[in-house]
Amino acid sequence: MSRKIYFAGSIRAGRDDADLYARLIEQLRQYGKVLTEHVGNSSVEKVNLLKKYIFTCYESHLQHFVMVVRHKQMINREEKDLSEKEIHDRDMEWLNESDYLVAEVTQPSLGVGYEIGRAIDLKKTVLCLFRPQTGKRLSAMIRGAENESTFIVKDYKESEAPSIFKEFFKEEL
Ligand SMILES: O=c1[nH]c(=O)n([C@H]2C[C@H](O)[C@@H](COP(=O)(O)O)O2)cc1CO
Repeated sequence: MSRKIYFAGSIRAGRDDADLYARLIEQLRQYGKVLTEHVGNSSVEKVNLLKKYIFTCYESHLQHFVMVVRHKQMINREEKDLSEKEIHDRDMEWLNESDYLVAEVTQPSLGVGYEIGRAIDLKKTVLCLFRPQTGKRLSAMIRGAENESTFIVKDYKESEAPSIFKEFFKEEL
C-alpha cells in the first residue's frame, strides 16, 4: 500500500513560494500519494476537485468509498467556493488518513503551524523544510520540536530537497 503524504505550505499567509511547493510536490510523488496537491497550484483558488474525484474513483479499496462520496459532493466546486469549514474539515480528514506531513515552513503560516500541531497529536511522522538563506528565523515552536525520529527539521536549499526526501523516506521504510 503506497504511502500517503500531506504536503503543507502557506496559502493565505503568502504565495511567494507556490512554485517551489509545486516542485517539491512533484518530487514527493515518487514516494507516495500527495493528498494536498492544491497547495502547489499557483492558482489555488481555481483548483478543480473533479481531478481529485476522478483519481479517487480509481481507488477500488472499500475503505475509500466514504471519501469518494464526499469528493463527489464537491465535484466541480473550486477551492474558493468551499466554505472555511469545508476546507478545514476536508484537510483534517486528509491529515488523519495520511502517514506523513511534509511542511515547507519558510513562509510563516498559521494554517501550516496548525496542521503541524495537529499532525503531532495524530502521531504522524513530520518533516519540516526551512530555507535559512531567506534571512528568516524559524519559530522555536517548530525547531524546538525536533526529536530526530518522528519530527525532523531540515535547513535546506532547493537543490538539496531530493537527497533529503530520499534519506527521510528510506529511514521510514
Ligand atoms: O484555501 C485553503 N486551503 C487549504 O488547504 N489550506 C491549508 C493547506 C495549507 O497547508 C495551509 C495554509 O494555511 P494558510 O492559508 O493559513 O497559509 O492550510 C488553507 C487554505 C486557506 O487558508
